[in-house]
Amino acid sequence: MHTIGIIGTGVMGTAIATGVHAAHPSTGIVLFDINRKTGQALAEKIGGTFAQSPKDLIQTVKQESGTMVLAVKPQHLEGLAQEIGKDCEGLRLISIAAGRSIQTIEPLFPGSSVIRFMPNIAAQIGKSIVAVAAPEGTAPDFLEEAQTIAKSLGEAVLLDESLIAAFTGVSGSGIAYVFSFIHALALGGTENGIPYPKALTIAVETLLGAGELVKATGANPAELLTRVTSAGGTTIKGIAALEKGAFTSLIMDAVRCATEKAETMEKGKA
Ligand SMILES: NC(=O)C1=CN([C@@H]2O[C@H](COP(=O)(O)OP(=O)(O)OC[C@H]3O[C@@H](n4cnc5c(N)ncnc54)[C@H](OP(=O)(O)O)[C@@H]3O)[C@@H](O)[C@H]2O)C=CC1
Ligand SMILES: O=C(O)[C@@H]1CCC=N1
Repeated sequence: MHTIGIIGTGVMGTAIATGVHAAHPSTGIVLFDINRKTGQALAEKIGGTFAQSPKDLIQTVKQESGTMVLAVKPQHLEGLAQEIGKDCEGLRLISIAAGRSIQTIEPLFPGSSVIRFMPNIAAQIGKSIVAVAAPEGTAPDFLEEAQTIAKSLGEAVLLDESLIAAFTGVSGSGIAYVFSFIHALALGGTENGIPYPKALTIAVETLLGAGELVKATGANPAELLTRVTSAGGTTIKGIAALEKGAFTSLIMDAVRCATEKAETMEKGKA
């Protein structure tokens, strides 16, 4: 794989750098972040290079025919583009910004080719599903390289860009709802006498077991639910309590709200 430059070494930039390094140790990684200390520390940790400036990073990436990942917050993309946009002609860019379409990003970095990723925070341990959206006409070798990068963070799924907002609702943001659920399950255990740390372990293992079972069997989760639920038994009491609180529609609402926010951002209204 060609050299990868990453601008922004916060939560996701760090996850991408460490994921790529773990999967492809010989790939050159060059980093830049306005917080030099943390960026430099990360570069040292993964045996990468910390660039003196974004322009230096671009020069290295161009020399190595590489790809540059934009891993700054969406609201910082315009400022970054003012600084380096004109230097990006011919560059292959991957943007992970929520709520910023390829149509918005490309003119900020004229002459570049842009692919969008939507990962989630499990990229930190190489367990993220990553949506990859590329416009028609993207060079096949760029798309291939982008998918290789995405796979080093977990799994890659090619998606039409129009569905990236929904993917954000289900996965990029959705993983946070799963954290809420794990915490809530553990609190439920604690309320019923299991100390929180032990209840948390139990909740996590239960969740992992559920996910693995769905994945391994390919069974519909609704079918698995009915297999757990004995007539007149314990589970149906819990399910009834969940639905009294409108659990299913609440989760659907959460996905819809995050999706709508991403769409609003894409329209430049947030
Ligand atoms: N966090 C998540 O779970 C996910 C995030 N994303 C997307 O990933 C992107 C990054 O998010 P996240 O990692 O959480 O954000 P972070 O704030 O953790 O990281 C961004 C980093 O970029 C730095 N930065 C800001 N401006 C510049 C600049 N001009 N040049 C270089 N570095 C700069 C920031 O510094 P400072 O902090 O000082 O501003 C910070 O260190 C966002 O676009 C977000 O939408 C996508 C999926 C999941
Ligand atoms: O909350 C956010 O905007 C970012 C994008 C997806 C996850 N975190």
